[in-house]
Amino acid sequence: MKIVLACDHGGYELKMDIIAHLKERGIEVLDLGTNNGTDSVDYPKYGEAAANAVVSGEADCGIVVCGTGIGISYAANKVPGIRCAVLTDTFSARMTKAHNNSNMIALGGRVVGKGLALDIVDAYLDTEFEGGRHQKRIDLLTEIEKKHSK
Ligand SMILES: O=C(CO)[C@H](O)[C@H](O)[C@H](O)COP(=O)(O)O
Repeated sequence: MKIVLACDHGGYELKMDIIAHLKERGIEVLDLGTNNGTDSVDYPKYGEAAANAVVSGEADCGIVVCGTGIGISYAANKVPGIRCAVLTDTFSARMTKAHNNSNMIALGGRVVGKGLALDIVDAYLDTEFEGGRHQKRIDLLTEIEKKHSK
């Protein structure tokens, strides 16, 4: 499995904690920046870059981090085919894979601490999509996407 990560300055520290954790788990990581927490950068381009890596198949899924997780999730979700959930708890982390088959998650470096964030990442990665009735609902989401991308 290969996971793409990206962040803005507000998410840099947490992104590096997540990368270290993923490497400990033996997971291959693609880090698309930003590369420090001091220079102010714009989250949309980092969210889009990570999303591109997921939809192209370069990465299996993505984790993006900004101050709140919100702005960078918006950017990722603008890319057709992306389902990116902002997460602050482990129940939602499991559900967003089991029911929504999210292919990206977003975290807030100014919202969740390292311990909770790593639990959220593990809960997301260790849960399987359940399919069935949930696939039908994802297909409906894809239809909305197609309808509005003309
Ligand atoms: O949280 C964010 C977007 O949802 C980003 O981290 C932004 O950078 C944040 O909104 C503004 O942060 P700044 O450090 O004051 O530029």
